[in-house]
Amino acid sequence: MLSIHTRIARRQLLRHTTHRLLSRRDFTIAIDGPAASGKSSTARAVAQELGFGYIDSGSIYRCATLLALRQNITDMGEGSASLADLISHAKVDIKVRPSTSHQTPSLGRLAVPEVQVLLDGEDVSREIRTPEVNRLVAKIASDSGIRQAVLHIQRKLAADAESRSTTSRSADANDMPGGVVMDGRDIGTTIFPGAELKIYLDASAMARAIRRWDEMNQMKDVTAQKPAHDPKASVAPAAVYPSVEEIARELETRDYADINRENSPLRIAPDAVVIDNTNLTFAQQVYTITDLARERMGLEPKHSDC
Ligand SMILES: Nc1ncnc2c1ncn2[C@@H]1O[C@H](COP(=O)(O)OP(=O)(O)O)[C@@H](O)[C@H]1O
Ligand SMILES: Nc1ccn([C@@H]2O[C@H](COP(=O)(O)OP(=O)(O)O)[C@@H](O)[C@H]2O)c(=O)n1
Repeated sequence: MLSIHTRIARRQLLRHTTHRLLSRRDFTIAIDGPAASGKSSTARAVAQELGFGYIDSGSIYRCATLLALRQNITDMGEGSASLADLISHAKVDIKVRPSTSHQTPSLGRLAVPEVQVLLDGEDVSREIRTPEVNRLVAKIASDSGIRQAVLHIQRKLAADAESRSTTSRSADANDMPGGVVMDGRDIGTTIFPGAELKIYLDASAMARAIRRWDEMNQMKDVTAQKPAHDPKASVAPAAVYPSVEEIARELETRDYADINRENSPLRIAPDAVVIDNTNLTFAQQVYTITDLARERMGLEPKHSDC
């Protein structure tokens, strides 16, 4: 005969387990849009706010491009199969470091987690954002073999991130499902067509070019501030940093290639919510998305006043 305490404890355990199983529903947020429209910074902040995992799908295409540059594969006719083979055997890791401080002053009161991209264990976070990679990445990403290889990496990273977000959830967040936020070009249309929330983020071409220019200049300042004994401290020559006009041209060329390619072009999914953030603050765009997500999860919105 079980004591009353044991029975109560068992009932509580059963209720807790049932609740956890029910709350293990996965919630996927897809954020697509043109270059420098704010996808990755927004996705990272949204993921942090909701306690979800985050995947930057562009960084996987950038890793494939870095491999292509290192192996001198620039002809997607002949090199396609060997590059697809290289990327599918490589280990791509996207590590998110939660942030409590404001790393980007222009983003105001919201903290944006830092992301580290590892390619076979090597930190390539900076190397995948060089002008050389920017120039080649859309060509590499237009190849169907490469896209197929990247798709497997994306889905695996998403499954890992989702399960981490569910198991690391604190007790008071038990009413929230686990989830993942992924940003890119075809997340809502091809990778996760069943995503619970799809966002198409856009901004004017000039706003995007100026933001990217600011970002590059901030990076230049950070590099310049590094102590002299740091082997990575060497400041790149000024010529490496393009003007706003050059950045605008590069973004336009890349967007044109992404919109007009045959495989998984950049499109607005019919069920996506379009957000033009040209005149929005960063907090406004993040809270619009987290409130939409909360609503669809059956929870109270938190920031309807901002
Ligand atoms: N609403 C906004 N106002 C001002 N700057 C923004 C806003 N949203 C994003 N940014 C900044 O724009 C730059 C490009 O954003 P990012 O997230 O890298 O874009 P994407 O991932 O689409 O290329 C970043 O420096 C980011 O901090
Ligand atoms: N889901 C995705 C993500 C990126 N890409 C490709 O990868 C490139 C780099 O993506 P990114 O998201 O890092 O680019 P930014 O918007 O950050 O400049 C894009 O221009 C696309 O060519 C893609 O084809 N599909």
